Amino acid sequence: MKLVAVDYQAKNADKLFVESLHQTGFGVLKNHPIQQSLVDGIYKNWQGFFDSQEKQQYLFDKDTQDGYFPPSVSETAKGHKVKDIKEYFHYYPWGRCPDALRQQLADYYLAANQLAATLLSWVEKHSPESVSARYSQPLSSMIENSDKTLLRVLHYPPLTGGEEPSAIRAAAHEDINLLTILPAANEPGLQVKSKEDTWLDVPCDFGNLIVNIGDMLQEASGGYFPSTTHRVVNPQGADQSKSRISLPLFLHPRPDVVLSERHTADSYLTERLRELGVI
Ligand SMILES: O=C(O)CCC(=O)C(=O)O
Ligand SMILES: [Fe+2]
Repeated sequence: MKLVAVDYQAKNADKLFVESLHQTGFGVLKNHPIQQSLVDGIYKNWQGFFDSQEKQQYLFDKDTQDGYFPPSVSETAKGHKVKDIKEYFHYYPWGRCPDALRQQLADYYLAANQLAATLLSWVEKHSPESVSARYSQPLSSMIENSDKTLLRVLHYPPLTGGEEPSAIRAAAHEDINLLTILPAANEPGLQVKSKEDTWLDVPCDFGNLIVNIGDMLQEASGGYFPSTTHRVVNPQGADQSKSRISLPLFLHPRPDVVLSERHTADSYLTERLRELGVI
């Protein structure tokens, strides 16, 4: 499996991109509309947030899931025993956020959400009829007025050598949501599992924006769009002393949306968060 970038501006971008999502659960977009200066600014300002003790004032709320998740509660990926080496902040427009950082995140949230909505409309347009027939409503209406779409500012601290021997920055997992939009992080480390069961390094330059299918779209499409397994590996050598920051946007439907005979978005999310140990 090769990761081929699709040109967002190309005439047939929608078709090529959805083909990639179907084949691999994964898509790479070049010439995408996300602004590098905005993302770089967020990385810089949030490094400051994670380096300060101010973060302790924003400890996450178990019921609403907004705020700061310290390394001590950070997720244990499904099927794993050891916690990931990471801390993160969950931003929702209705949620808590330091005043000085809010506008920038709000701007990015809006831009990434618009892109996600466009990409979801591409998925809808190019879903075969037998797959569309499974959708309880058009994909685009599943996200209408959703307040569950989540922007995660994710910080992987420098390694100290005191980590649990088998712990990695993010153990192999699949995302829970419909689609994930992931601009390049400030350091490499992201890998995606290929169909052949090997790990591929994901390009880490701003020109390539990563999109992957989450379990909710896999569930709603009866597996036509597979959610991809991915992970973040630990840096080696001198890079161990570097932090890594990334900024996934997880596109979520409204909680009432029926995904399949088994699940609404709400029942599915609750089951998954319990497995992750964060509720
Ligand atoms: O940090 C990354 O590059 C990926 C993060 C991720 O996969 C996640 O938070 O679900
Ligand atoms: Fe992920």
